[in-house]
Amino acid sequence: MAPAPISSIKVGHIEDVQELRKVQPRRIPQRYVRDVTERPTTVANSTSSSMQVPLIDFSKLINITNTDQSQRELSKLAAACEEWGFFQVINHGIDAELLECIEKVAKKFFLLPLEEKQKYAMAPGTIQGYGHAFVFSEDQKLDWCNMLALGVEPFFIRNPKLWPTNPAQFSDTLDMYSVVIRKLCQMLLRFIALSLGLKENVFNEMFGMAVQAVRMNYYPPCSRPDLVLGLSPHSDGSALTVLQQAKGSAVGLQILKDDKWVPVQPVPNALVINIGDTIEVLTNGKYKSVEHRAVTHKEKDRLSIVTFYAPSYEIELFPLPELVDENRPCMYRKFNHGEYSRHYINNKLQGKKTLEFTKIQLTK
Ligand SMILES: O=C(O)CCC(=O)C(=O)O
Ligand SMILES: [Fe+2]
Repeated sequence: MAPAPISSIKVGHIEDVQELRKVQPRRIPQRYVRDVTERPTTVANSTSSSMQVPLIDFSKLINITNTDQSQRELSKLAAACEEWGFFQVINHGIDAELLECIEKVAKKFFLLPLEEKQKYAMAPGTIQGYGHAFVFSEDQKLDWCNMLALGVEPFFIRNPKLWPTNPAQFSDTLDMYSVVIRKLCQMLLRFIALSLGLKENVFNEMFGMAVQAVRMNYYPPCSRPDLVLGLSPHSDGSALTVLQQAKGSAVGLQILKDDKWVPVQPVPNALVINIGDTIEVLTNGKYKSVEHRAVTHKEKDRLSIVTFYAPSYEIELFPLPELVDENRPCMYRKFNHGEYSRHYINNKLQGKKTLEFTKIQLTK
């Protein structure tokens, strides 16, 4: 999603986690070892497996011939967005074969020799290509993850040189996948509007030149999952995020709920949806972008394919007037979305810190 690269950033030498795993499977370089407070299994970071992210049945939402049922599902959607900021969507109508294809090409890409993948290397300070995004200094802790991130839409954010030609079907598959995920996002936004009691087209204008980017995250196994993080805690800068957990992957995504990390158990063919920072702002904090992270596994690898769907860069964002009143004063100042995107990519992932950019400090 990077509109402009930043120069003069020194990130030092970054060891590739897949290569490390091959050559010295037990070694964890210091740059990957988290400070004690950040480690995934300490008491302060404890997990709760008893809670489950809500499931939303998309086929019920869109079935307007059964109004009772669709209204019930809409209420479930409202509760999921308000209480969780996350849900898994089932019966979304996307061809299971296409979901499988994108997983296949992504996995094939990550399993290529390093030299091959480095043809698409991410330049320091940018977030497209193969490598480590959000790294700004030599002493910053690194995520146990390899990423391939690509801008998809609008066309001017694409960097064709970074779209892999190996495997050969990669680009076509990603294009097909992106089209259907975009449609899903557009429909979800309509239902999100309805779930707030707003007109279904309330978001339309903001997403005229919607920004769509894809990040594929590959987490190799790690001999010390207790010391590292697959992906640092963060909220997404998008409006909506669609996350596909590849079949056969380890459980790895965790979301912060009531101060506990809740693992998101993969459901076959479901897609994980989360509210991004933009929807938090537009809904004046009613629907929250929730902090999440990824952890690693001792023996199993993990692949996730993540689509970020965001408003047009030129749009000015601020809470919808319908969601501001005396009881719920305006919590976010007006800002330009392109400016926010730049702010997001120029900072390391750090919980919900990036959203402070727009937060109004309310005094009582
Ligand atoms: O791999 C995951 O499950 C988390 C990915 C994620 O949060 C992201 O790419 O923003
Ligand atoms: Fe995320």
